[in-house]
Amino acid sequence: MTRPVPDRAAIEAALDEAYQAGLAKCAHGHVATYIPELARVDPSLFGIAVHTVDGVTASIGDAAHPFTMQSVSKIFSLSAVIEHSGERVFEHMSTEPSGDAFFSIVKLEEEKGQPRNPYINAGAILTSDHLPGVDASDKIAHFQAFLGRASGLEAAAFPVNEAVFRSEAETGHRNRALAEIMRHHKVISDVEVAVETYFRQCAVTCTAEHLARIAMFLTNAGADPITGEHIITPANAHGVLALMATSGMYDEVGSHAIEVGLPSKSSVSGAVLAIAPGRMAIAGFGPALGQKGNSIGAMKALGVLSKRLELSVFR
Ligand SMILES: NC(=O)CC[C@H](N)C(=O)O
Repeated sequence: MTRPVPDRAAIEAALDEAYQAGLAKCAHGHVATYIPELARVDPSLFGIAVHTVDGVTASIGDAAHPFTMQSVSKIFSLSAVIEHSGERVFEHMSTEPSGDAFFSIVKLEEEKGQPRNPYINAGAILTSDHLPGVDASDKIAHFQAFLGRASGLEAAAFPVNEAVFRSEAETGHRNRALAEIMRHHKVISDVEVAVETYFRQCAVTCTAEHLARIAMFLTNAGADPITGEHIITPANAHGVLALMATSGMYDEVGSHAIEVGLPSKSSVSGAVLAIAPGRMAIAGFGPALGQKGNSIGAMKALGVLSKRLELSVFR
């Protein structure tokens, strides 16, 4: 049975309730500090943006506040890579949940440099390395062009925050270690290119409103429902979403599935993007994180929205 797309009045009422519930949670979280520049972000920021397949947009709170994409970028780099070169990136990567923290090195070592999935750091570094281009600046230009095409905005709307890039480049020793293990197993060829691309991709700036707009192609089998433009194939969109459902929230993926029931992707900068196929994209942003590194405000708000608007894919 196809379910109707909620109208503006229903969305706005639900957003109001979700915002209040999410905001109350933010006080219990902490901003990420392991990337020094992220430690400077205001933990009380909180906003939500919704974009429906009918073109209805609604937002509340700090939905136009810029933040760096961090791990939410991983779904778009994967989309760009598989659209450009098909399944090649999966020759040395599986599609299973890791059950470990996003930065963990343990399974990568045990599994001979083959990342578990493209949404943990190891898999995302490998995916960034597969972006077309000879160096990091070519690869990032391709990534930004993809965001521009998906969102209908200029690629220039998604600049790299150089301070955040440098901060992570100077302190991201564990990510370098992941890349070195993959280099040892000949899964990537150039550690510097791979990690610079990955750090720059994570430092690309957007807002919750932009994020919901960019992700519209994932609500509609790979085509932008607003313009009709082909962004990625239906099979590729299916894969990106399936991996979000199984690995998008790290080791909180199970409780998030129960609470929210939507394929989602989080980031340490506080974004959580959720896709209700055929209906809408929802982007929450709240840099106060819970123990597993996911935004506690955004997760709570998504739970309220999902219940109020009956969005869960498991219903
Ligand atoms: N979960 C995240 O958002 C992690 C991204 C961050 N750039 C890192 O590699 O650690």
